[in-house]
Amino acid sequence: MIHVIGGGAIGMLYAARLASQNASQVLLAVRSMEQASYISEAGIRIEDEDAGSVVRLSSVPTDGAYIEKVMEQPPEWVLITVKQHHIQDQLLELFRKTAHPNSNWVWLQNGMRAMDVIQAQIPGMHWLAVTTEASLRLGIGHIKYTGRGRTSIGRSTAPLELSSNEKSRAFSLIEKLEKAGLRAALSNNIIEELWRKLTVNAIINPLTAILKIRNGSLLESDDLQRVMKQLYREVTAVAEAEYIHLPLNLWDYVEDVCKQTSQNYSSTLQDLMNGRPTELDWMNGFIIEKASEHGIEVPTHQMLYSLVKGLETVHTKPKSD
Ligand SMILES: NC(=O)C1=CN([C@@H]2O[C@H](COP(=O)(O)OP(=O)(O)OC[C@H]3O[C@@H](n4cnc5c(N)ncnc54)[C@H](OP(=O)(O)O)[C@@H]3O)[C@@H](O)[C@H]2O)C=CC1
Ligand SMILES: CC(C)(CO)C(=O)C(=O)O
Repeated sequence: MIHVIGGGAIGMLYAARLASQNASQVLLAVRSMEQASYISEAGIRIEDEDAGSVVRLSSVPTDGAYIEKVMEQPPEWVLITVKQHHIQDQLLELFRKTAHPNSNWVWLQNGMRAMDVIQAQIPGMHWLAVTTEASLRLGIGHIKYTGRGRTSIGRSTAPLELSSNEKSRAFSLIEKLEKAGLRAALSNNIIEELWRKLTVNAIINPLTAILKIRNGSLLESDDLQRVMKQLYREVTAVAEAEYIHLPLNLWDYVEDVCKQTSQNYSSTLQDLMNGRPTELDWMNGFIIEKASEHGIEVPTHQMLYSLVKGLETVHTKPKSD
């Protein structure tokens, strides 16, 4: 049994894809009763490049109803697809209550946080994932699959060699994802992959959010490229201090992502435009925290972080008039 926690863009994509292979083995746990009832009755509609389809599956809210489902049949896999700021006491308490020693927890967020405390509190095996899949939520049971990507899964203890038990567990999920049409692979160094994605996000996301431009526009100006390169130098210095070996051509990858997602509005810009909190605390905020531990100056990250957090406050502030 696979449980997907969070009925957003990514959660609905994984749940619907997996359910298209074996609906009886997938449960989507969402925040509201309204969304759970809608999906259980009408399914999830996915708009693809050229067609649309509806996938039927079960959904419950993450409350007593979810706990009952876990009691009936504990899941082998729990894919956590909520945003970073959703991972807080209430949800962690639910995970503690429903945890089973044989469960596998897959954390699928963009950005970084120290996972040790969370993992120590929740029995089972914990996995980290990095995904380049792209999905947009159009309604409570409706998504657009905006870009085919790949999901890397690895143990947070990597780069230590995985045991044969760990490998066979990982391959059982990878096989299910691949059968469902989602490309997936086992990573022997997921922390390094997370730092690569972090580097991309910590450059593209704050700049596009402040300037209110699409990702591709970052490459149209030499001035913006200079700021991007400064952000790059700062983040790679922090990675080095953390003994993270980033590829030498990572700058090319940052440019590639700008090109490949040239028409996208970054998730941070979308969050601001919709008056939602951003994930910047776990992107540039994480880099600033690590830099400070090593006594490294990251003034450009600090400036952009403050500007985005300022915009976040202004955009999410309740209006009095
Ligand atoms: N979308 C994308 O293309 C990509 C996203 N990611 C990362 O994946 C993660 C998820 O992103 P995305 O799907 O876009 O985000 P969304 O905001 O679309 O989805 C998050 C979902 O989590 C739900 N949620 C929050 N708290 C709870 C709770 N206690 N119980 C149940 N559900 C809850 C929210 O419910 P509600 O709607 O009720 O608030 C929301 O539906 C993020 O870290 C993002 O950075 C990574 C790569 C690509
Ligand atoms: C890769 C990128 C920058 C695509 O928009 C992204 O991950 C995001 O917007 O959060």
